[in-house]
Amino acid sequence: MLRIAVTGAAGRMGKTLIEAIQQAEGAELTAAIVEPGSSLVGADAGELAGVGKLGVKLSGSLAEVKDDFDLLIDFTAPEVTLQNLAFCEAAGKKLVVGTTGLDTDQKARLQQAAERIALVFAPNMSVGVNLCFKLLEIAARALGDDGGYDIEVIEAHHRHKVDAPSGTALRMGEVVADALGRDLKTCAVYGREGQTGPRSAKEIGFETIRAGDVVGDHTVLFATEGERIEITHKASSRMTFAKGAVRAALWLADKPQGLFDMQDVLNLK
Ligand SMILES: NC(=O)C1=CN([C@@H]2O[C@H](COP(=O)(O)OP(=O)(O)OC[C@H]3O[C@@H](n4cnc5c(N)ncnc54)[C@H](OP(=O)(O)O)[C@@H]3O)[C@@H](O)[C@H]2O)C=CC1
Ligand SMILES: O=C(O)C1=N[C@H](C(=O)O)C[C@H](O)C1
Repeated sequence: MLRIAVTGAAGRMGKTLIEAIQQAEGAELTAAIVEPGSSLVGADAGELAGVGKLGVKLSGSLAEVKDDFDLLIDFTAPEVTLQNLAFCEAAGKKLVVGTTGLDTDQKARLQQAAERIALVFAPNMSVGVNLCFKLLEIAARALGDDGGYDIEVIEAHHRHKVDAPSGTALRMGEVVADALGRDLKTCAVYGREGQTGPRSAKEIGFETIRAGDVVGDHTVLFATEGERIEITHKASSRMTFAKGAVRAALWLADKPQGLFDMQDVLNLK
């Protein structure tokens, strides 16, 4: 039985992960961590997640539960994820990271840690979005770099989301740019305002909507004169991400080290 710990246990994803682990075969929740000093420390993780008592007390630090788990699932914030990464690297624990908004240096730290521990890092753990990555690669190659198609990535999320564009939207842009031989760093345009002039042919535009309780919508639009193609994914429950993260955890169980993503887990490479 894979013993899993969850950090950010009181967060939107943390609570959903507790529920998903409880439903999974071959995995059990053995530790759950909230912010140090939180009034929730000592409460039951299952009761917090609304799935009934699990007998797992919320802890204020990973060090306190060091011997209680084999793999950590972390959906928190970049700085917290990096602290948890250092802990897992030192303690030889496997790690599934869903946190988005990591900068280039932070991503390089994940790559470095993967020399010692096994990691899955993915901006979106849903099967549907990962299938969309594949479809986008096919679409971009078929339409071609000089095919006259303008490419825009449009995403919508709930009002609480703190990073933009979403990690998923950025990955969609990367997948398309890579397939077309473009460099996203130089061709991305984030939002538009004022006298922008006409659109350039090779830019990839990103538009962000933040509103209400939207779980996560992503569309990539390929538009030319006479037609538009849209590849869209809409998440209606966070359980789709949580189930994907638990699937990644179980897949990682026999991997000694290395950095993987959901394309590896789902055999989509
Ligand atoms: N890869 C994927 O499939 C998905 C990724 N995400 C990403 O996951 C991340 C979390 O999203 P979401 O759950 O909505 O965000 P929340 O803000 O609801 O949850 C983040 C949690 O981390 C906690 N936290 C902050 N600091 C610490 C700390 N030092 N120790 C322990 N816990 C801490 C927060 O506590 P507090 O509430 O006290 O601040 C909070 O409970 C985001 O980056 C989001 O983009 C989200 C969905 C899917
Ligand atoms: O913060 C969220 O909620 C989500 N974040 C991820 C992202 O930034 O891509 C994935 C999902 O869309 C939900």
